[in-house]
Amino acid sequence: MTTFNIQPVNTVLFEDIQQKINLKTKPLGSLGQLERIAAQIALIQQTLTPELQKPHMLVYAADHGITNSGVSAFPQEVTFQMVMNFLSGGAAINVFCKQHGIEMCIADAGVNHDFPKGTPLLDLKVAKGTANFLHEAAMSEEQLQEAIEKGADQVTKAHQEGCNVVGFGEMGIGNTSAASMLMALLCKLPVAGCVGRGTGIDDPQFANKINILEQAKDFHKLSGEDPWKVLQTFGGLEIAMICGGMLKAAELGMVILVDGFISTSAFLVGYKLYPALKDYAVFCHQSDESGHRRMLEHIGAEPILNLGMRLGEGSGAAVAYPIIQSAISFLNEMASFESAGVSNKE
Ligand SMILES: Cc1cc2ncn([C@H]3O[C@H](COP(=O)(O)O)[C@@H](O)[C@H]3O)c2cc1C
Ligand SMILES: O=C(O)c1cccnc1
Repeated sequence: MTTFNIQPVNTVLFEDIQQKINLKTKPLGSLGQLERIAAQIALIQQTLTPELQKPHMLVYAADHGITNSGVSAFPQEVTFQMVMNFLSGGAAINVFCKQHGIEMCIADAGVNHDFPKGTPLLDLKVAKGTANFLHEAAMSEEQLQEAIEKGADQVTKAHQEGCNVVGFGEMGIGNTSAASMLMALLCKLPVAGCVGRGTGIDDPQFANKINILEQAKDFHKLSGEDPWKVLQTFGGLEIAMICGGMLKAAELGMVILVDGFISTSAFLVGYKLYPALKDYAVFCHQSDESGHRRMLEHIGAEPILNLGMRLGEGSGAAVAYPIIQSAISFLNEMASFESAGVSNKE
């Protein structure tokens, strides 16, 4: 499997950054989490004057064989239908990216649909969806490798265009099931504690989803010690591309915007392999998908927002973006006690 060169961020500058923050015209610590975010990004960029350049939101769509087992409230074709919606600008992520000046790219990672020639969609298709992991591994090792590399390459391209901050979104009916399995195996938690209602399944469907996912866990008998194997077994192709993209972004010293339950499950795989990945990640929100809070706790992540959102697509990351911009702006633009002639605390 591809290897990544991910260095923990060098913290030598930390005291200088903290000093700069503390000398701003405000009581110590009064900008709360903005101070933590500013310091993190300054460290990632190794500068006292960090900048966010050409933000990108890379959205990957793929289908999941597990949808045949009745785990979602929506049919599989909604994946491709939503891709068409992304392309015509009508989805939540389009609206938020437009609002905040984030360049959105939509890629077919593995949708079970033949898009007509000329569809303005980045074609990264690895397969027409994954296999049903209730009976077999979601993907082959080769498919996983291809997805990781394609995700990594897309981030390299964005970086070459001058992007230094990248968010990841996904669309894939059934992908909360894949993410729940990654969580159960990699966090070593009982499946039931990792399963939520996704697109909004009712009580009997929820009981079925837990039952199906428990059966899948029993069938594969994985220990969870090999994160690549866990990802290969439970998928999906969009999650694998996000994972490859996040790892490459960290290698390139970029800021990673982590979205909700699915996006964090991709992060989790990368994090288990390369713990330094966390240094580069800003956790944008806590999704309402039950399980996300515990997943974030397992990582030791502090999410910026908690708005009861549970959509995916990268929407939580896009909505949090202006807050991250505020963190950078105060660090660069606020006066210090000295420059403004304001008396500091005795
Ligand atoms: C119209 C629509 C738009 C979406 N945008 C994101 N998702 C989200 O819901 C899906 C996961 O939930 P589950 O595992 O229950 O299928 C993913 O596609 C995710 O991106 C959507 C779902 C729907 C129906
Ligand atoms: O938090 C998410 O990413 C999420 C939650 C529910 C459905 N789709 C995505």
